[in-house]
Amino acid sequence: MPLVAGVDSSTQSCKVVVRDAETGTLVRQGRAAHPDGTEVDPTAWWSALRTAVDAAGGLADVAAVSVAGQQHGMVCLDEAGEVVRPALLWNDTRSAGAAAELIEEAGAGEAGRRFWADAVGSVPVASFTATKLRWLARNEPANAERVAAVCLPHDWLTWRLAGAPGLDTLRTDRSDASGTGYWSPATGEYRFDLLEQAFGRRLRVPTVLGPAEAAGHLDPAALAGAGTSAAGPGTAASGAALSGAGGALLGPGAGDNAAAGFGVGARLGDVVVSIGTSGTVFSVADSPAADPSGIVAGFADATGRFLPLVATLNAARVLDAAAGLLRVGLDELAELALSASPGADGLVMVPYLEGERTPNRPDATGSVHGLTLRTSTPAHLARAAVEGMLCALADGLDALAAQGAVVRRVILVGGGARSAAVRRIAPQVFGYPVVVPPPGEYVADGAARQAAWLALGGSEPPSWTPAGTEEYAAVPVPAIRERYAQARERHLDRPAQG
Ligand SMILES: Nc1ncnc2c1ncn2[C@@H]1O[C@H](COP(=O)(O)OP(=O)(O)O)[C@@H](O)[C@H]1O
Ligand SMILES: O=C(CO)[C@@H](O)[C@H](O)COP(=O)(O)O
Repeated sequence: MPLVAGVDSSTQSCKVVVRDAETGTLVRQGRAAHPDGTEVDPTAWWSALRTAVDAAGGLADVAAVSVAGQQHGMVCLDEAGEVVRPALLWNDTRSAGAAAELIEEAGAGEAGRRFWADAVGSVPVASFTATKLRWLARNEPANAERVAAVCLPHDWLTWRLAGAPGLDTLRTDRSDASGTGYWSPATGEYRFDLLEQAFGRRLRVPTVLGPAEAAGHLDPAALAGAGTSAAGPGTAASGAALSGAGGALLGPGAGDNAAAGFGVGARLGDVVVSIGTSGTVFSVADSPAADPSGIVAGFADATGRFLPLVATLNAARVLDAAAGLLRVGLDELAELALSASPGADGLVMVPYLEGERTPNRPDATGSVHGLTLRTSTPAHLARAAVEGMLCALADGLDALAAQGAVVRRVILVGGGARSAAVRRIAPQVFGYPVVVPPPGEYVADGAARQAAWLALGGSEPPSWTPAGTEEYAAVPVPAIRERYAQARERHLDRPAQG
């Protein structure tokens, strides 16, 4: 049985799974932490990937590897293939002004937003790579001057696995290209004019591969630490991808949300809600989305189709923060939340702890409304944190449905789905039955399934079905969302130096 590997280089950690290509059976796995912060030196992701690969028993026996990763992050490389500055991540809001400028340049108000939605499927917010390039050009001209190529976290890791054989061999896939702001899911082509508008000049960008197209071969020396450190990225010394003489096939990879959708096998009528560092709500669609309100991003998926998606900046870490405030662990937080009644007797948490992207409020802070003597308890606060985070995602569910998504059930994934409170309260807030696959790494699994498709060949990917899903149903409680809708309009912005 051939083995394949999938990598999830996400915001908080790197996870590697090794699975049987034909059956999908998990053979071994590993993980390693990423540093905190909204700008990160990509070499930290490379170290974490190597540690996670080691923990997963290495890749010497796998036939193919694919890397999925956090979307949007700006990795800038110089002519020699060296990283120019730490990557600005999807949750870094410093380019919010640049996003507003880019929209304004395309037309006032609705016209500007409509232009971007039509051109690249999404209206830029600070998360999108194009806005980060504009920020770099305006704020760090010396760094900007050195940039020869721009790519995304998963593109860069795939390239390093290939031995970093030169900027012309950078590869990406449709799903991650669709989060840049300069590639159109509808036409499948780069919009170099928009890249140039954002940055002021043209840059080299990765070639966009189809769902089961190989990005080259794994350079065994890259993981052994010989080739890349001795020769350095961008040199010709370690060129397995070019020669085809290396180890396992490298898949095109994917953005982490597209990989999760592929990993759980989402079908028409399924909406996936992922509660990781980001909260995302998305479905698989046959045609591209173009929402001029900017709420739904019109991404591409990992199978050749499309992935309309709503993303929030505040998800699992809202629970981490609430647990920290209450000085309890995450399991105790869930118990506390479930011990309070639905609606927390009117206590509402608006969870804009990192500012927010949807709605677009990069400078907002979180708030708690409805404090009374009765609601001033740990249980009420725990419940309000879970409900507030879920209400923000439920708004995303509405937006997706308004764009034509069919919603029959919600598939809940991500670290936050491990919370018993999230699983049980979600159907009350969403108003749909919620299916929770067994705890697992669905982004890494999606990448592994892509690698299996590559290794086995054929026009369709192998069908791996997660066994043992649990279904949660509950009577919807609309009052939770009604009160949240009042509260979310009332928040303070960050103090000037916040
Ligand atoms: N039992 C749990 N209850 C609530 N949150 C959890 C639980 N287990 C993990 N998490 C949270 O999940 C998050 C990590 O989820 P993950 O999907 O791996 O994130 P990312 O992909 O963004 O790195 C962390 O913030 C962690 O606290
Ligand atoms: O910005 C988005 C989607 O547009 C985020 O979903 C990132 O892709 C980060 O994902 P996680 O690390 O939270 O899984």
